[in-house]
Parts: sequence; structure tokens; C-alpha cells
Amino acid sequence: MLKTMNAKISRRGLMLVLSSPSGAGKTTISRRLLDRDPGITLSVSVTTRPMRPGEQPGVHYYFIDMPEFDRMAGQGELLEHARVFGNCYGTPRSTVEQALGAGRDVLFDIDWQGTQQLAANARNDLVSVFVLPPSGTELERRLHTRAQDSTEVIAQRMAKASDEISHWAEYDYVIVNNDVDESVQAVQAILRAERLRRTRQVGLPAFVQSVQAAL
Ligand SMILES: Nc1nc2c(ncn2[C@@H]2O[C@H](COP(=O)(O)OP(=O)(O)O)[C@@H](O)[C@H]2O)c(=O)[nH]1
Ligand SMILES: Nc1ncnc2c1ncn2[C@@H]1O[C@H](COP(=O)(O)OP(=O)(O)O)[C@@H](O)[C@H]1O
Repeated sequence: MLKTMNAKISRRGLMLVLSSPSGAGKTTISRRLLDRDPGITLSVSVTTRPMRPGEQPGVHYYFIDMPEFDRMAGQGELLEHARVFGNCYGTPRSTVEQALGAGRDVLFDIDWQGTQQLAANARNDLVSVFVLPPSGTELERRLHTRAQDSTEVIAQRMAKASDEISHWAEYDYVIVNNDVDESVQAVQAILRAERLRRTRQVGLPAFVQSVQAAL
């Protein structure tokens, strides 16, 4: 019964951001969340970084060159953008705005710089989650296990991890990614509660009126 009632109430979509130092597991958590929850779609970023083995253009990223990145940024086509590990990354604006307006939630795998920009421009639509690794040694082990970057790139990511982690307190929620399943469940719980926020349920006044009218 409750489910039927909720289905009638229109809702504005939310922006769920996952950030972490590279290797802590946010891509793994994101993929499982997307598989389990049809109500949320991934914001596919543009990047100037080279494609990794196993990545597909348009699925993991849109791989573009620097002149195209500059053009998109210059023409306001990016909702936020940042330079990370010497490469440029950005969120295409139009797909996100369409999804939110239609009441669909959008998942972002972006860094703290991008999260700050979203918070400055659309705080009410934003729910941010920081993912911590269980320890520094485990972070390094995961970067090696992923086996997609050279030793040099891994060393660069480890050196940056402390910087990224220093932004943990700017986030709404923080989870320690010990067990992937538990982490996904934690993110699902966050999403479930945030979807019920009164201010996001834009159809509530009309619904309450209809309930009152019948009293
Ligand atoms: N600001 C911003 N950061 C991004 C975007 N896309 C990816 N990132 C971040 O860039 C960093 C490097 O991403 P990537 O090269 O895929 O390596 P990863 O650390 O293994 O996810 C990660 O912290 C991502 O969250 C974006 O569109 N905007
Ligand atoms: N909870 C976990 N326990 C063990 N290994 C994990 C866990 N979460 C992720 N991993 C592994 O760690 C590596 C890095 O994870 P990934 O999701 O690519 O990190 P990120 O997107 O944060 O850089 C991958 O090989 C992934 O399978």
C-alpha cells in the first residue's frame, strides 16, 4: 500500500557523488549499485586520459583530446571539470540536467574538486559519499591487484592518496570499504533515505491535498 502511494508522488532526481583515493573501490561499488538499482544512471565523464584495457568509449568515459575538452569547457557544456593526475576530466551538463528534471537519480564518480563545484552550484540536489580504504597498505595492494596501471602511475596515485583523503570531512557520508557487499548496502541505504527527503518529493503538496480533500 505504501509503495503504491509513493509511486504517485513525483520527485526531483538527486546527484549521488562517490569520491575516494584511487584504488579504494568506488568504481566497483558504483557498478554493483547500478546493477541493483534501475532508478539511478551513471554520469559518463569526458576525459583526456588514455583508455585502460577493458574500458569502452561511451561506457566508462568519453575519451577526447585536449582541444575538444577546452572547447566543451569554454562553451559551458561541462557541469564541473578538474585536472586530476595530469589529465582533464569533466561532467557533460545536458544529460545530467535532463535526468534530474525527469526525476531520475544520477551517480557521479568524480573527485573532491568536482564535488565542491557541484556543491557550490546545486547543493540541494547533491548527496556526497566519501569512500575510505581500510588501510594504506590495502590501498596499495588494490592498486596493484587492479593491474591496469604501470608501477610509475601507481606510485603517482599513492602519492596523491593522502591529498584526496584530506577532503573526507567535506562529504555528507563516509564509508570504509572493507567488504564490497556491505559498502554497496550502505550506499543503497543512503540513497533510500535521501530519496524520501521532503524537499525532494515535489509532488507532496498535491498528494497531501488529495488526502485532506477526502477527509
Ligand atoms: N572532477 C571530476 N573528477 C573526475 C571525473 N571523472 C573522473 N574523475 C576523477 O578522476 C580521478 C581519476 O579517475 P580515473 O583515471 O578513472 O582513475 P580511478 O581513480 O581508478 O577512478 C578519480 O578520482 C575520479 O573520481 C569528472 O568528470 N570530474
Ligand atoms: N572491498 C574490497 N575488497 C577487496 N578488493 C576490492 C574492494 N573494493 C574494490 N576492490 C578491488 O580494488 C581494486 C580497485 O578498485 P576500483 O573500484 O577500481 O577503485 P577506484 O575506482 O576507487 O579507483 C580493484 O581491483 C577492485 O576489484
